[in-house]
Amino acid sequence: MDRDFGLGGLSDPSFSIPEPVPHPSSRDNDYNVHQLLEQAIKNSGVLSLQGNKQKADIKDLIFIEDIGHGSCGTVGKCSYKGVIMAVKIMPRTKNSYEMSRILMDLDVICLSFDCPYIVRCFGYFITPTDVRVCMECMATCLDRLLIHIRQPIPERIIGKLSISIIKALHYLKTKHQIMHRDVKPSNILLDWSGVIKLCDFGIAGRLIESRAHSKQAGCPLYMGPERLDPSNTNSYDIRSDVWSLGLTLVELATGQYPYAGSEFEMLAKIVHGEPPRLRPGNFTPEFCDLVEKCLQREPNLRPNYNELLQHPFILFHEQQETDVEEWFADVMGV
Ligand SMILES: Nc1ncnc2c1ncn2[C@@H]1O[C@H](COP(=O)(O)OP(=O)(O)OP(=O)(O)O)[C@@H](O)[C@H]1O
Repeated sequence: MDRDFGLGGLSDPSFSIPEPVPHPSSRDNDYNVHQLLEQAIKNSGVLSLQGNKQKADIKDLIFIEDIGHGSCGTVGKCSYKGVIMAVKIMPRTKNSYEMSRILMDLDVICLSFDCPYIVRCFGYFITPTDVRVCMECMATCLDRLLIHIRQPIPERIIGKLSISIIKALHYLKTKHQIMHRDVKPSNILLDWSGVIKLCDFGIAGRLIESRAHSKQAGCPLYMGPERLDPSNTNSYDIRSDVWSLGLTLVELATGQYPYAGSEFEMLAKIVHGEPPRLRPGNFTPEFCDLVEKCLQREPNLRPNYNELLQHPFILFHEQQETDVEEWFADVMGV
């Protein structure tokens, strides 16, 4: 796959690296990470703002406030010459697994500059100590939103949200042969105009013949049973992300994560128990059906993205003029 790191065209288009082998030795992995870092450094310090690519000075990035913390770093609201952005700061590390997560996140967000359903990247800085990714600043992620509003998200809003997330995942699969592998409410962002986008690609996986082969970590509570079952040594495909999407939709529609108990108990229920369902009386049959199809224990029975995009729930909500912006302002009390 061509590595861009250049927001659509800054880097040498002839540059490409070989597909990583499924089980690289750690020396090979260190070598790949080093090569990727060298390539990324070439486009460090260039921001693409209002259609113009410009050399930027990191000193002009003014910190405003903290947004949040993740396992790879922290996100802060910053201003660059008056443009507000969310800057994700990830410390550089000698650990090649951690570093490959940082580079994967950077790579996917740069590659996806032409997808309206993926959070936009303005550019990045690689300093001797950290990597700073400058992104459009969204209002909140969906797990925080649920905590804030203390009520489920209405089905008509979930309809619009589902369309954006399925299109984002479909784009990654068809355009870049990538699966996300960490679909969950905290990786879905909403802005004040009601636009919904996918973010956080640190553990995204490259697909080889449509399948992912490495066992990268993700959030186990949203993983499909096939990824959790230790007896399953097979590779898996985008249908694992379809499970995570189904679980995410149940959580948004009911206001709570569908499994209870200790983490061990919840994981055991995912692997061995009946998958969650929406209660028919509370939701339309189309929504219940979509969730049921996503949450099939057998991955091959789950729909792919083309099938999801043709599902009656999705087709219906594509026709609707739902004002997500108004709903969001309303629940946030602004
Ligand atoms: N572009 C953005 N605009 C606004 N908030 C953002 C943006 N990107 C990330 N955030 C928020 O910053 C916080 C930290 O995000 P980050 O992606 O580092 O970690 P996470 O997804 O919460 O956790 P983990 O990486 O461990 O899964 C989250 O609350 C996330 O919603």
